Amino acid sequence: MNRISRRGLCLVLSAPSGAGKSSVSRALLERETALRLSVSATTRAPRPGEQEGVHYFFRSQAEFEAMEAAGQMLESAHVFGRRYGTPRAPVEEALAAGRDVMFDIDWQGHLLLRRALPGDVVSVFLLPPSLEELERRLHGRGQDSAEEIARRMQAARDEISHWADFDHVLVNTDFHETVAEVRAIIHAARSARARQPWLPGFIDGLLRP
Ligand SMILES: Nc1nc2c(ncn2[C@@H]2O[C@H](COP(=O)(O)OP(=O)(O)O)[C@@H](O)[C@H]2O)c(=O)[nH]1
Ligand SMILES: Nc1ncnc2c1ncn2[C@@H]1O[C@H](COP(=O)(O)OP(=O)(O)O)[C@@H](O)[C@H]1O
Repeated sequence: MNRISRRGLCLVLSAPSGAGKSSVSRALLERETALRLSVSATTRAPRPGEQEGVHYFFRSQAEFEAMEAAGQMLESAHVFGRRYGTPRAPVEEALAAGRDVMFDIDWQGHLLLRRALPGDVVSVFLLPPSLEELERRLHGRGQDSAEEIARRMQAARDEISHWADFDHVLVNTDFHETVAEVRAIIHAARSARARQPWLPGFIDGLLRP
C-alpha cells in the first residue's frame, strides 16, 4: 500500500456568477491531473449539456433537505433562491487519501468549509475586470434567461463585497494568466503543506474545548 505523505488540500474558487470560475476550474482540472472537483448538490435545474454527477447532483428540495438532515453535507447555502451544498463523504475520503480537492462554491460555502476543515483550505476569489464585462460574459455564455442574468448582476455586488474573506484575490482579465496564477497558488500551498503536514491536527488540538 502507498504511504500517504500528507493530507489533501481544499482549493476554493469563488467569484460572482459569470466572472469565469467554471472555465478556470475546467482548465485547472486539465492541467493539474492530481486535482479532483467536489461535485455539489443543487436544487436548480440542469442547464443544457450539464450532466448528473459530473456538473452537479440535481436534487429536489425534499431530497436536498433529507441529505442535510442526515448530516451528509459538509456545508450548504441558499444562492439565487436555490439550495447548493457539498456532499461530505467524497471530500473526507479524498483528503484522507492525500488527494487535493477543488470547490466551486460561494462566499458562504467558503466560510463554512474553512470552519469545517480548519487548516485544509486555500481560497481564491476571482473578480471580473468590470461590471459591464461581467454582464457581457453572462450574456455571452448564453445559458441563462434575461431575468436570471439580472438576478445574478444584482447579486454580484454583494458577492464582491466578501472579497476580503479570501486568501487570494485575482482579476480575471486574461484567462491564461489567471489559470497560471491559480496554479502557482496551488503549488505554493502544496509545498507549505508538505513542510507542515501536521497543521490541521495541530489547529484542531488548539481549538478543542
Ligand atoms: N455554498 C455553496 N455554493 C455553491 C455550491 N455549488 C455551487 N455554489 C455556488 O452557487 C452559485 C451558482 O452556481 P451556478 O448555478 O452553477 O451558476 P454559475 O456560478 O453562474 O455557473 C455559484 O456562486 C457557485 O459557486 C455548493 O456546494 N455550496
Ligand atoms: N478571462 C476571460 N476573458 C473573457 N471571457 C471569459 C474569461 N473567463 C471566462 N470567460 C467567459 O465568460 C463566461 C462566463 O464564464 P464561466 O466560467 O461560465 O463563469 P462562472 O462559472 O464564474 O459563472 C463564459 O462564456 C466564459 O467563456
